[in-house]
Amino acid sequence: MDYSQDKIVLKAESLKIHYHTQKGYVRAVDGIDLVLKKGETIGIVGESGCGKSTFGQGILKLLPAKTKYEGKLSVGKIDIIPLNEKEMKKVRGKVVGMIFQDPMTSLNPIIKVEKLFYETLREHEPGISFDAARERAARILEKVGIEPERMREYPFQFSGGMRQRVMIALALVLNPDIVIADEPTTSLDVIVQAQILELLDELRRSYDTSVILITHDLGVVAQMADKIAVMYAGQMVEQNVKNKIYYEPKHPYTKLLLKSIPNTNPEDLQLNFIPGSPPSLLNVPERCRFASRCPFRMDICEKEPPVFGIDGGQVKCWLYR
Ligand SMILES: Nc1ncnc2c1ncn2[C@@H]1O[C@H](COP(=O)(O)OP(=O)(O)OP(=O)(O)O)[C@@H](O)[C@H]1O
Repeated sequence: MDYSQDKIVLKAESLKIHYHTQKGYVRAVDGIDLVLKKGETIGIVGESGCGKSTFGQGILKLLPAKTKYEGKLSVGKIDIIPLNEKEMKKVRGKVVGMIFQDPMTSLNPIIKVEKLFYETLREHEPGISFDAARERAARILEKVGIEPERMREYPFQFSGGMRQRVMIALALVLNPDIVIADEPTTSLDVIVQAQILELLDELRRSYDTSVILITHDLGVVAQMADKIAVMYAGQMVEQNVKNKIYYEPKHPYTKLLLKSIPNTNPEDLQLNFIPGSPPSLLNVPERCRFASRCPFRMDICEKEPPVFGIDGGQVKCWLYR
């Protein structure tokens, strides 16, 4: 694909993704702007239910049929929103790969690993032979640290960390431009988690792939992301390079989110949490969505803040008008 235009691989402009329900539309993604460049990793963070997974799965249109998309979403030069299911199949895997949280449910446990690769490759290269697919699988499995002979086994015969390695290999076998990793290490223990993130980062560098890393765990993004986008109630409230977010957070929500990381210092074993809860996405207020929980709330917060550019990043907060 030609990325001559600033090497931008993904661009979301005023993107909205609303679920259709009997009670009305759930505004899970509600007007987000985001730019991802070639080879870059962006971490999408925020509390449970803020719309992170909807954004990730929405890029591949893996959401229920009646889901409403508005705004613009482009992957390279492909305009995603107007595409139908048949056209999306050409994007999935080949242009954008996906790594899910739990490989046990997303990898069919009763299909041998070699066949999983064959089926994935055949989707985009219909004429490929089983032997050629095995050859390709062997090469990528070696890269993720799995002996190629093991491709004769079934996913249930692998440990959790090994299954996640198989999933990474499957996501990369077609050499996509972007990989979306949605909570890729949540089900793993801390040591295996660190190994998997290191592997993902190494492969990202060698293939020059861009990564969208979705997680509620700020430790995970600290290890791997270049940029961080903080989501709250369906919107991006702050975006910047990693160090700016960690050391000079601007949005009150980002500040509180960083404070809520469990502290391992025995002298300060107090679990911080953010009082209150986000608004229902079925019925969102016109004002700033964080206002009811915000320690810096002002009168003007009754109006929805625009996004302000500051310190190389973007902040959706009236404090920076
Ligand atoms: N199929 C669906 N129909 C209606 N609402 C949905 C559907 N899937 C998710 N939602 C709602 O959309 C909102 C965003 O959910 P989403 O799973 O994207 O958030 P998240 O930040 O990824 O959370 P988590 O970290 O818990 O996975 C939530 O309010 C959720 O209840």
